[in-house]
Order: sequence, then structure tokens, then C-alpha cells
Amino acid sequence: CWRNEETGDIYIARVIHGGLADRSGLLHPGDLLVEVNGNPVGGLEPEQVIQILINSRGTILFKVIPNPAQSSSSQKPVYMRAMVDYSPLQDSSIPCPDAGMWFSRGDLLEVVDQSDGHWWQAKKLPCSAASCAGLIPSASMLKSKQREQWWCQPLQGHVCIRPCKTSFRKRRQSCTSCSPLSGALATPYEEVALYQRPPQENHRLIILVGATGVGVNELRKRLIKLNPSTFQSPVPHTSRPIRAGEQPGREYHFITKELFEYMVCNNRFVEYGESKGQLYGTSTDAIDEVLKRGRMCIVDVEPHSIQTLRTKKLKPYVIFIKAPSVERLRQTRRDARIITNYTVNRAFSEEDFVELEETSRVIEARYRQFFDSVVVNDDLQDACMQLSSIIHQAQHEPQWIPVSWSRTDE
Ligand SMILES: Nc1ncnc2c1ncn2[C@@H]1O[C@H](COP(=O)(O)OP(=O)(O)OP(=O)(O)O)[C@@H](O)[C@H]1O
Repeated sequence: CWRNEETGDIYIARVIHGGLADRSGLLHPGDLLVEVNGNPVGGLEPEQVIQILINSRGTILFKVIPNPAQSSSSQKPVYMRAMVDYSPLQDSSIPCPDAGMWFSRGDLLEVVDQSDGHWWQAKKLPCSAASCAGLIPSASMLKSKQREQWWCQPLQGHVCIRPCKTSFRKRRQSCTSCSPLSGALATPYEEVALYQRPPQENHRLIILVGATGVGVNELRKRLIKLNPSTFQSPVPHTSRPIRAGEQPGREYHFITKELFEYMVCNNRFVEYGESKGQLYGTSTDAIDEVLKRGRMCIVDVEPHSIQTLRTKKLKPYVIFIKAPSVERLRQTRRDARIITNYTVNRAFSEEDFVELEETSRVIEARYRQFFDSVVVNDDLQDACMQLSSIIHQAQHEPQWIPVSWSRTDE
């Protein structure tokens, strides 16, 4: 409740969805509270009214003058993905900390009440219809908190997840181009809607991300081998000369350095990089080519490239390939080889396992708001089966996507 400082009148500020008062259907925001259990409340502080309620036993009797402007408060829920973390315990501005709800980046929220400009009511999905909503800051409130640097914002600043010296993949961009998550701060919540791909539309792009050496490449190759008529990866471009046994457009699209650089300038690459003086890159056209042929396109990219690929046209479904514990890495990777460049091809060391697990954790902490699913690459066979079933669901069952991807009016 809140008090009108001029008149001393006490009003109902909000009714928590799913709570006792809401279920009774008798109290509404804006109602003037006259008495609680026969005690007049006019002129009291809201805390004193709460104390009366706390001390009450059994039935609580309210005398109220209903808010005449109260329309039936059945708002249509809005679905949002949290792009930031929030904890009511660390927020001194929350009007009712007990009613606050914490959430983490990536959580799906059903926002059931947005009538207050500062504090919304929401439930974390999945939840039951009868569950009680909690208070969360509105988008504008969260944005102003972010501006105040109210909490330590983990997304700011440049953190290179793969240091240059351990850049294992020849086709990847150097770390100088790792972009901080610009724009991520602008949207504390991303409105989402359920989407199911209509059969006549292209398949959704499948993005695999994970720490170097976790097995992203291995899983991608296995999936394609298992079902080459369904899965395909885009054919990369390179400026290096064609070798014996290679076919243009099969291993690579072979192009001149000048054309490669021209394509870079025109933002035609999702990722590109240099190795031994030659350029390598994955173009958006190569992705389109796979999708146009009716195949499911699987790409394996650096996490910072996810944002470039998050478009209405591609509607990517992002799967994070997570490292298991160091213990399990040790057990499962006995015969595995780590390839750090053309000349280094060696067994995993104990330090590699520790670094792998740590890098995996860092990537997850930083990018989990973009992940649709997580697969732990423990046993290779199991991970492959899991991945295959997740991809099937992504293509054939309803999934949450940003509403901006599902609108037809653009
Ligand atoms: N679950 C697993 N069990 C055992 N070995 C695995 C498993 N997953 C991957 N490997 C092996 O680990 C090594 C590294 O895998 P892979 O090359 O796919 O890593 P990556 O994440 O694609 O790394 P990079 O980014 O360097 O390409 C390979 O030898 C691969 O066969």
C-alpha cells in the first residue's frame, strides 16, 4: 500500500498476481483503504498498516472504497527473456523486497502486470498457472539502474575468451576483432514469442558454440556424417591456392585476396581470419546457399559472432557445447588429440583440461542469454544423440524467439 502525503489516505498500491488478495478478486490497485479488522487506517504509515495485517489472525476484514477507474485488470501476459541478472536482495529501491523475484540472464519471464511504470509483476517459466507472481523492475527502471552502474555489469569491457596465442582455428578472426557486447545493455528484457517454423520456410540456422577443444567441430562433423542429406555446413572461402584433389565449392570457395578483402569490406563474412598469409572465412551467402537447398545449416562460430547472426531471416537456434568436469574430461579424452595449428597435434595435457573447463564457464557466464540449449559434451555418443534430438525439436516444435523475428509487418 502507499500513503497520499497530503491527505494521509492509504491506497492499495499493487496486488500480487496469484496471491491471496488477487485470488479473492476483491482488492484492486487504487482502492482506498478505510479499515483493517475494524481499525481505521487513515493517517497511518504503510508500515503500521502492514503491522496490523501481520498481527491479524484468521479472517482479515478490509473496508475499502473501490477505485472507480479500476478496469478489469486482466492484462494479456507478455513474454520476455532476461538479458541481465537481477537480485531484489541487492536492490534498495524495491518497494517490497519480500515480493521481489530474482532472475538470471536467459530466464524466460511471463510478465503478468505492466500497469506500474516502475515495477512489473512476473513469473519465471516454466511455472504453474496458480503460482504467485513476483515484483521485477520495469525495462525503463532496469535501464536507469544500468546507467547508474548500479551493479557490476559483467558484459562490459573487452574480454578475449580465446587469447591469440591459443587461437587454434585457422579460419577464425584474431582477438583484436572480438567485439564487446555493444547493444546488449540497451535491452534488459527481450520480448519473445513462441514460433514454429512453417514447413515452406527455410530451416532455422543451427549455431554451435563452445570453448576451443571442447568438441564443437567433432560433434558438427559427426552429425553431418550421420545424416548428410539433412545436415550441412557452409563451404568456407579462402584466398589460398587450390590443392590437388580439391574441388572449387566443395572444400572451399577459392577466391583472390582482393575479392576476399572486398567481401570483408562489404560485411559478407560472419567470421574470417588469417593463417600463414592466407585468408579464410565463412560468408553469409554460403549459409544462405545451404538453407536454400532445404538443408539444415550447422555453423560453429566464436560466441561473439552470435549477435551478427541473430537476424529475422536466419532465426538462429544457439546450442552451447559445455565442457564436463575436469575429472570427466580426463576420463573421456584419453585418446583425443588437440590441434593448435598445422604443426602442433598432441594429446591433451592436465592444464588443457583445467583451461577448457574454465573457458567453458567464462563463455557460459557471458553469453548464456543467447543460448537456446546446452549440451554437455561428456560421452561423445550421448552428446551427439542429445544434439540431434535438440536440433529436431528446434526445427519442428514451438520455440521462443524474439518477437521482432516473428512479425510479418517489417
Ligand atoms: N566427448 C568426447 N570424448 C572424447 N573425445 C572428444 C569428445 N569430443 C571431442 N573429442 C576430441 O577432442 C578433440 C578436440 O575436438 P574438436 O576439434 O572438435 O574441438 P573444437 O571445440 O572444435 O576445437 P577447435 O575450436 O580448436 O576446433 C578431438 O580430437 C575430438 O575428437
